[in-house]
Amino acid sequence: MSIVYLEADSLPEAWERSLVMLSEKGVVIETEYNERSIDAPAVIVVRNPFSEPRIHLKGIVAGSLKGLFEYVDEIIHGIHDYLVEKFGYTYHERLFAYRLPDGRIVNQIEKIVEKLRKTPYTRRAQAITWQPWKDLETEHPPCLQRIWFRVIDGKLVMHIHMRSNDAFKAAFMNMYAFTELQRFVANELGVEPGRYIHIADSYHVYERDWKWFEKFVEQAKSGELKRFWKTTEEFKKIAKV
Ligand SMILES: O=c1ccn([C@H]2C[C@H](O)[C@@H](COP(=O)(O)O)O2)c(=O)[nH]1
Repeated sequence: MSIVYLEADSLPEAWERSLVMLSEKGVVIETEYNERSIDAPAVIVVRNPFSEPRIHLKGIVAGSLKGLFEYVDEIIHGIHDYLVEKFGYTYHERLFAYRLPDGRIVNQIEKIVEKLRKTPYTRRAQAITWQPWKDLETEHPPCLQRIWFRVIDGKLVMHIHMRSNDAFKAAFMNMYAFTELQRFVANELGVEPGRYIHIADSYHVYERDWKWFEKFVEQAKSGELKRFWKTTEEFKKIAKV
């Protein structure tokens, strides 16, 4: 079986190359949404997730470009936690306020910071999102499953595991926001963020996007998409933030 595996220096490079590789390695698999997908497992290593340019304009699939920063605020500061009742979860709620069936609440990120402060090389600094007593039944269970941290050579590395990831329409924003969480935890610890590893059991592109996907891959191969790689400063100007 073929898997998408790559090491890249920056986020836009990693995301772009992951799509090219998915087009080569992926196989056609049915989905639960009455359409097919191209799909493969993926392991994407980003050596310097904060190197600039850090943003790929083609990866921002929100109502507006500003949506990228709102998504970061959703994950780190919980600006959409009021929607948990309606939608079942937010990543912020599961990571920072994981609710047990008896009503107790665990701030997994706070515990992780305490653990890493004491023992930077621990293998136990992880947080989960899955709540089997409800996620096995709900309509929209979380895609991010687990995050794992460790301080290596004075830098905070982060591994994230997703059961399912829309490679074309969500993966870049996921990677961007998760690395912001990496930076947040690194700041709490007073260390620099190090490498980032993005692991997806199913990294896929839906049939409705195949036409764009094919064009994207062609342009990526010819280097044409590099003009969509933007530094954070350039992006802020374009997005009028
Ligand atoms: O943070 C997220 C949340 C959702 N999805 C995508 C992955 C799937 O395409 C879809 C969820 O569908 P299921 O895997 O639950 O069927 O949403 C992501 O890529 N990232």
